[in-house]
This record gives sequence, structure tokens and C-alpha cells, in this order.
Amino acid sequence: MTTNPAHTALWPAPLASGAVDATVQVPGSKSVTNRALVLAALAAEPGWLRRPLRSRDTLLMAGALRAMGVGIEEGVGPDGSGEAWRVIPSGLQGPATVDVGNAGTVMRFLPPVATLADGPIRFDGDPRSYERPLHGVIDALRALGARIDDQNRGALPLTVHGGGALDGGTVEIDASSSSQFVSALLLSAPRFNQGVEVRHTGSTLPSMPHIRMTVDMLRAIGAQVDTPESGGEANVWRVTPGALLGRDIVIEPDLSNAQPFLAAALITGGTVTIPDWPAHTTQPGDALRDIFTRMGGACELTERGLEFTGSGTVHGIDVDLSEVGELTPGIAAVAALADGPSTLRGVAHLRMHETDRLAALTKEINELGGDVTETADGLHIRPRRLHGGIFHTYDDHRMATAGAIIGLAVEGVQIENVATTAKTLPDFPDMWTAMLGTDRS
Ligand SMILES: O=C(O)C1=C[C@@H](OP(=O)(O)O)[C@@H](O)[C@H](O)C1
Ligand SMILES: C=C(OP(=O)(O)O)C(=O)O
Repeated sequence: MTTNPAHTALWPAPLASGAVDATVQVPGSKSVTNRALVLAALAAEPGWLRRPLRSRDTLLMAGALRAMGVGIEEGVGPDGSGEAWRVIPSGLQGPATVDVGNAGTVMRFLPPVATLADGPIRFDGDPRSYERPLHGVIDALRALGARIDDQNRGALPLTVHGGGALDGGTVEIDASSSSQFVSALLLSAPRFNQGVEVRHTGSTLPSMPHIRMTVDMLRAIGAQVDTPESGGEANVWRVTPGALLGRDIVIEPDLSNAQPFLAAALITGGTVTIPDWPAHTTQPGDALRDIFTRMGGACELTERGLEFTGSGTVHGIDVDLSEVGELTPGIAAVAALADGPSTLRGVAHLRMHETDRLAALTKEINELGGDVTETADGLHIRPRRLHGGIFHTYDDHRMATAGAIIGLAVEGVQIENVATTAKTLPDFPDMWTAMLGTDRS
């Protein structure tokens, strides 16, 4: 077996020499870009994505749709500003092979799309993708009329034998391990003959803002969706069959990827401004305004963007992160530097993310001298004086950025495989050093 040198390389995480003072332009949202690509590919007419994220997860999504026959061209948006993708839908075709990498959005959102293709679509990905939950999507699609070969029973790799159409109808799923099961079924449902009625039967459902994002984006492109929030039954979503419109969608900055930069302001007592922070959004990263304020910062949404200022003191926090699980690694990193203990709750499902994030955070922070324990559904973090050392990332972009946050305050932290940030933020190391280049020391 050959070893990719990028995976063993150590990146010396820069120490902040003073309070940061920077404006950081954060690239587009992974979750919005990948939903916009799927919806544009399923539309009845061409559409535009402006300022899409170009990262491993979104390029895998674009590559997969292209493999099924969708046109995705580089261009300048209709108003002449910014880079854009023009998406030209076409009859979806197999045979094709889809590499999902380790992108939850690709492995979950595309099997429903593949049922609409004419011919077999094979799905494969990184070794970790074989372990991530997919049974909710596979079982539901079978119940709705799809033919799927899954030699690994309920997981990747698999082949969807697209028949050019899917009956659709009513289906029950347990989405307690990933909200993406629900999003996946809803996104393709306008194209199912009978649409879909999805009923979640599990006791918990993580990442509700991401389901709201799915619903809002479906409605914006012309779909009719009934939800618990719009007066429907609890845990039931209905999508009516119908044509989707070609839209011009501007992708918001990725607020979860703004997290390490906001954390830098919080722990150095500096100020970071994130331009184009949306006034209204379904992105879970918007919760950082509240969470990082409770941890000691202050923020203001101005015409320049979100201005976040740290006080120099970081407080511990007791918080339920079930709605915003992807923020956990960054919050854990800040909590390890706080002036009191923290309890992060409601995130048992993170054990099945890019890596087992609860185990990985516990091990890596403790190896730097920290005191973290895993609970049934989260972490207890008691701050200790930390020391330098290697921070392993387990191919998880958010582990890499969590390590960089700790490295701001602790000398000698080295991040193994910082290149894994390419999953959603390929420019992270350069953005991080550029932010620090403006230290007010
Ligand atoms: O739908 C989406 O875009 C996402 C939903 C969430 O997944 P889970 O519900 O599996 O946590 C989130 O953690 C992931 O980063 C992106
Ligand atoms: C859980 C995440 O990603 P994925 O879309 O692969 O589930 C994440 O980005 O934190």
C-alpha cells in the first residue's frame, strides 16, 4: 500500500501573537451548494448557481451529476458578477459510476436521483463511506419502488438500477442517525410519480435546520412541500409531484466554515468580520452568534457583515448541539481553552460522521494534556493547561480546524493532514495564515 504524503504531513499550527483583527471572506456553503446542484439537475429548465463552493464534496457532487448526463458549465452569472455554474438538466442516464468520497450529501442525496436515471448507477467511495449510515435511504427507496443491489446490506458500495422513473408514495424511516435521510428523499420527490410522504419514526432527529434548508430550497424552486411547521403532522413531510423551475441561486457563505475564524476572535480577544453573513438563513452556523456570545464574545450584524469580538476571556458552556452537530468540533476546541468546564449534549450521532468525532476529540485534546470524557451523547470538557503535540485528524476537515483553533493558544501543536480541510474549505491553511498576518501584536 502506498501512503499519500499529504496524509502524514504535519502542519505547524500558527500561534497567535496577539489579538486577531481581520476580515475573512468565507467561500460558499457546502450544504447549500450540493442541494442547489441536485435541484438544478432535476429542474425542467437550465439554472444558475452563483458563488458555488468548489471543494472536494461539491466537485464530487458536480462530477456525479455530470456522469449521469447533466451539463454543468463554468460561466459568469446572469448579472455578470461572480463565478457561476450553469446547470443544464437532461434525461439522466446510466451506466455511470459515482464516487461519493466521504461526502454525506453525495452518498445520501444521489441514490434517489439515480432511481430516475435510465440504467445502472454504481456508488462507491472512501473506506469510511462504507461505515456511514445509509440504510434509511436504501430501505425507503426500495419501499417506494426502486431496485438496488447493496452487497454490504444497507451501506456502500451499491448499485441503483434506475428505471427512468420511480412510483414514490408513503414511506416510514428512522432518521435518528442522520437528517440527510429525510433531505435525500424530499429533494428528488417532486420528480417521483406520486411525490412522497416521509414519516420519521425514530425517537430523535438531528440537524433540523438542515431539513428546513431542504424544504426552503425546494419551495424556492417551485415545489409544494407540507411540513410539521406549516401545520402538518409532527415528523411528517409531504412533497407534491411537479416540475421544478430553473433559478438563479446565490450561494451563501458557509457559516460552519466561518467557525474557526470566529473562534480566533473569541480566544485572542480580537475582532473578525465575515462579509455577506445572511440576515436570515437556515444554516446551523448562524447559531454561533448565540453560542460564542455565551462563551464570552459579542457580535453585531452590520452592512459590513458579522463583526465578532472576543473579550479575551472564554467561558465554558452547557449546550445541546443536536440541531447543529457539525459545530461540535470547533466548540469543543474553544471549550478546551475556557475558564470553566463545558458539557456538549445531544450529539451521539457524531460517532458516525467523517470519523467518530466524540472519540477523536477526546483522544486528541487529552493527548495535548486536556481532560475530556465522552458521555452517552456528547462530551464533558474540563479545561487544563495544554501542551504541544501532534493533533491527528482522521480525514476529518472539522478535526483539522479544531486543532488549528487550539494551536492559536498552545505552542507546538502540529496538525496531521491539514489537507483534509479540502473536503469543504480547500484554502483553509492560507486563509488562516492570512488572518494571523493582521495580528495587532
Ligand atoms: O444536510 C446537510 O447538508 C447536512 C446535515 C447534517 O448531517 P447529519 O444530520 O447526518 O448530522 C450535517 O452534520 C452535515 O454536515 C450536513
Ligand atoms: C458531517 C459533515 O459532513 P457530511 O456532509 O459528510 O455528513 C460535516 O461537514 O461536518
